[in-house]
Amino acid sequence: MSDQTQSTVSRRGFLRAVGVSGGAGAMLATMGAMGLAPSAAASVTPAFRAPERSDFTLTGRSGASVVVLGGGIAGLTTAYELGKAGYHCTILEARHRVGGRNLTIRGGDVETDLDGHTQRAGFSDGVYFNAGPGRIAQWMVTMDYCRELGVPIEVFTNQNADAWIYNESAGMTEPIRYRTAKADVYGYVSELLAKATDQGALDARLTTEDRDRLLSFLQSFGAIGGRTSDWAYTGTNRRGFSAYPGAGNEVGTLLGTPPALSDVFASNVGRYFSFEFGYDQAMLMFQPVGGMDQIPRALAKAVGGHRIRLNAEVTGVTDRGSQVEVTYRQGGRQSQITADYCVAALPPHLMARVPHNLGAGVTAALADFPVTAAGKIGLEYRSRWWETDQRIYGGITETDLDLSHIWYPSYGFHGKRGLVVGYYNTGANARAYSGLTPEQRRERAVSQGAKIHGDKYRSELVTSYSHAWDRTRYLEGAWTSPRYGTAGYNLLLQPAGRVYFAGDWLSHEVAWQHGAFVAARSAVSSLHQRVMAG
Ligand SMILES: Cc1cc2nc3c(=O)[nH]c(=O)nc-3n(C[C@H](O)[C@H](O)[C@H](O)COP(=O)(O)OP(=O)(O)OC[C@H]3O[C@@H](n4cnc5c(N)ncnc54)[C@H](O)[C@@H]3O)c2cc1C
Ligand SMILES: NCCCCC(=O)C(=O)O
Repeated sequence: MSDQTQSTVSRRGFLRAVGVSGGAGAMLATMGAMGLAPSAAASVTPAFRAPERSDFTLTGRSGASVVVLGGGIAGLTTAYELGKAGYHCTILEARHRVGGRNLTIRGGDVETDLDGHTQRAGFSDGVYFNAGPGRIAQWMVTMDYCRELGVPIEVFTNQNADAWIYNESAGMTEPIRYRTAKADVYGYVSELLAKATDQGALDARLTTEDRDRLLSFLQSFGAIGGRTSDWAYTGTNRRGFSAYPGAGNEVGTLLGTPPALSDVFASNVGRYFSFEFGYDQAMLMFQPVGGMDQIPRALAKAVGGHRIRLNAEVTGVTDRGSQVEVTYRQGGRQSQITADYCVAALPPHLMARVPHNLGAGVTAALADFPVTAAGKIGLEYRSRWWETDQRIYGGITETDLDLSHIWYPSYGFHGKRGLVVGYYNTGANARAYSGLTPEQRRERAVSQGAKIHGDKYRSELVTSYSHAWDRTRYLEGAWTSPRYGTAGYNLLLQPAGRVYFAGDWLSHEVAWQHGAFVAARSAVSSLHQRVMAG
């Protein structure tokens, strides 16, 4: 599809109301930074706090024994940090590998879901699929653990001006590039605000100086004309080109004129602009080189393989007063382990089902974490057509289709093959896919994605693997929504006798490994303090 086509696309049949909150949000944020709010005039420079390392060490050593339930990030971190302080830890992990939701799929990996669908990933050497976590923000302690554990990292492209936006429900038949959508939305919002400002509509809010500064800001933010042209947005090269500038006298061909203001708003292309403003999603973002599971792998190595029992499903927890007894099933046999303390780092809704003697209040609290579904599919292609044909090097295409997001790889640029995440969806959209067979999921994802990418989306496809988190044994969901501040949530922040709890669900960063790391740090700190106090 040519970019020229896109400029006319958004003129056609757009049905929806405006979705400009992102563009307006960016503008208002910038206005704030300019000190446009009268009350902020004296404090335009935000307080600067130097970025901190966040290394963690327990002070003092102990030889106490601890059984850790679950070998996800929280369980591994618990054993790692306690191990550094001399504790003897044993991890019981029900799955055949550590990492829990941190799951990277490579060629040869086999997974069977709760519906009995078995998939053997057929990915080529060097191609991997992060079925769970894919990105890390710079401030997260996940970065500190990567450094401490020697896990190399690289930039994860979370936003790309050349990726697409596709809103089918707004009548789009062709996608539009982010850069074009932003130019038009920011341009028209700036025009409207400049006109209103210049006509005095904001006089009660703005001083004369404020007004002039705001108008000057809007001119550059939206690339709009000045007062003599009534602040009009008419489009500039920010929209992109259908033929980029070249040598000599080749000035390039601009991507047409912008659609009418009303059509731009009706296209709802601003719907997702605010994503990149999120404190947890703003660039730069990072990923471990070679797959997200480099993190649990490194943790497991540091803990020591002999301390980790795989295929060991915890079936009971009993606090005996001076010790904790844990029963588990491994290789068809029931076994038991006794330790001084226990840290339970299972998903709360699953821990709620494990028989224990910790009290009905604990069970009720554990069962009170609503669970979200999420799913992803990895599509391996024999060529990197999104780079060569569509000039997209990483980043995310946003859609209102049930596939939600399409991710392009942030590694292996210009390589022979590559893997596109063909859907990453949550809630009802995720459940719509998880109820299908893997073949049906692929067909649905490909037929939807081809609307944006054309024939190669199907013809270049080599193999796929899809993961439905709500249908994954020992996880049964992607993440939870804790009821912060309730008695139940607070109860689980405390030990139940000799049993402590950990997991991202006991943090304010649910659905981030950061949450699992800090919750584990909190549990081991509390346990260690008790041990040291004797
Ligand atoms: C689709 C998706 C996308 C995500 N994206 C990101 C992202 O981009 N960046 C990011 O940082 N985070 C992301 N996350 C969140 C991140 O994966 C989690 O926050 C983190 O991995 C949680 O770790 P945990 O140890 O708390 O829990 P889990 O990983 O759930 O670990 C629990 C462990 O308990 C085991 N278990 C369960 N039952 C038993 C039993 N009976 N006996 C023994 N073991 C048992 C499980 O097998 C599992 O290993 C994402 C998650 C998902 C699902
Ligand atoms: N707030 C939702 C977070 C979703 C999971 C996640 O951490 C991610 O996809 O970045």
